[in-house]
Amino acid sequence: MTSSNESAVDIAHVYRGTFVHSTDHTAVEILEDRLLGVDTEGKIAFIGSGQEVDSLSQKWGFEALAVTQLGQYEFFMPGMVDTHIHASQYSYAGTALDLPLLQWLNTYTFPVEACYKDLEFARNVYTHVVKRTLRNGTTTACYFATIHTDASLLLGQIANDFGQRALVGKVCMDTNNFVPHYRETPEESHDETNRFISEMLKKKYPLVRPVVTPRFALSCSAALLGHLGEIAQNNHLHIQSHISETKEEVKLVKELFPDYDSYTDVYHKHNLLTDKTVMAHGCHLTDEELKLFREKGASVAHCPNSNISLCSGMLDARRVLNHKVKLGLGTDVAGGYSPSMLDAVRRTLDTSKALTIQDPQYQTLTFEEVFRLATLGGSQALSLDEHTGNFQVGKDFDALRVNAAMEGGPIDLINHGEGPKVLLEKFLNLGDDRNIAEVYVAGKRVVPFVERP
Ligand SMILES: Nc1nc2[nH]cnc2c(=O)[nH]1
Ligand SMILES: [Zn+2]
Repeated sequence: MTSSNESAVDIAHVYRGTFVHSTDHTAVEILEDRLLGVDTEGKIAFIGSGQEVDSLSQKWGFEALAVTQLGQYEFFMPGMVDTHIHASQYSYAGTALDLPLLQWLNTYTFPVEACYKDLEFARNVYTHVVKRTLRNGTTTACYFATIHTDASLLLGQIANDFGQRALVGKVCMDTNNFVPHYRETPEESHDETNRFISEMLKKKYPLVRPVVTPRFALSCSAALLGHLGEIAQNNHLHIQSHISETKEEVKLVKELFPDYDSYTDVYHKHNLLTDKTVMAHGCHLTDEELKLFREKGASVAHCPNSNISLCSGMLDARRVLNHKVKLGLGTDVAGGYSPSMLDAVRRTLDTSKALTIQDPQYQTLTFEEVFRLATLGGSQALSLDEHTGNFQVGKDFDALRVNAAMEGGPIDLINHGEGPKVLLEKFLNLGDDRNIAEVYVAGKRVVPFVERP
């Protein structure tokens, strides 16, 4: 759809209808009857009024007749950002939620993760998790893989092939007394991390990047943490790990690292707390630790399904926001049983309401705030908000085409005259993948899947 136009860019697609997104100032901004143009690079080129279709088509050089018009109960929202998900644990999602974290890791997680030596096993699970999350509206995922470099590279390739934006981490762990066949030597962990990063960067995937991934302080020697901090610093890379998920874990970290001020300080002193760091859980962080997060620009991935399923704790998300610490949502499959970010939205609201039940003065999160956490907040938590998170001109078009009234879908009734805000609320609380008609990442339609030979 290109022709001579005044602007330097060529427009590939134009959509007309309702757009719902978040900004720094407004948790839910509703843009009705807008025209949004996407250029051939997949970036949002313009957003204008639907009434101005003729002048905009002249200015940008597109055919007014080629505009895609959304239906009455449809809207576009930004793609959701899963800031913490273990792709490798998807094989047992929905089971094994009867033990507390550290026993759960030893009994279920480590034995399963050890299987990713087998690349065909890895290919099968990783293909399913990428497809399932995309279909459920996760346009950006921050993945943990396993300690296996080749299988982790395969996850990157699969995310790229299906067009998902992703950070992919080869897990690093040189301490594992309970399942000793699932650990690396410090040298292996260091060398394989370097190999993983260099091979991943060599691929030049447009949307998939490596992330330095110490599993958590209990799985890593101080020497390994130091090496990983150095690798991240030298290559300006993202970092992900877990922190203060359970009280037992916090206590053990204190015993294992007695010379540090706090759990956060352990990561900080090893150069692992940066503005490209995302730490999962953080249920039991102190105010001092949150201050350090804020100072360093590090973020928290709130994983409420997992926190409840493993009885780890309840993150006080309001306190994190009050500390102005960047906050996103994570499914934390398979500690969290659902791979859907819609579930993460609902469990975030449930947790906030449970805190209100305990203390009626507690300021419950609104669904609008949680919508922001699932989209713009997540992009900020991953320091990817220059590229994604909302509908701002210049950002990539990462979007879900939602049809709240999809035939055969889970939403039966929409009352006459209810506006887009109600459609959004119904979708967040009642909707599922049947309501997500299309998914776009960087302007490319990635759902429905195109059958490949
Ligand atoms: N929920 C969760 N917490 C962890 N802490 C260290 N590893 C893990 C993991 O795989 N899942
Ligand atoms: Zn996790």
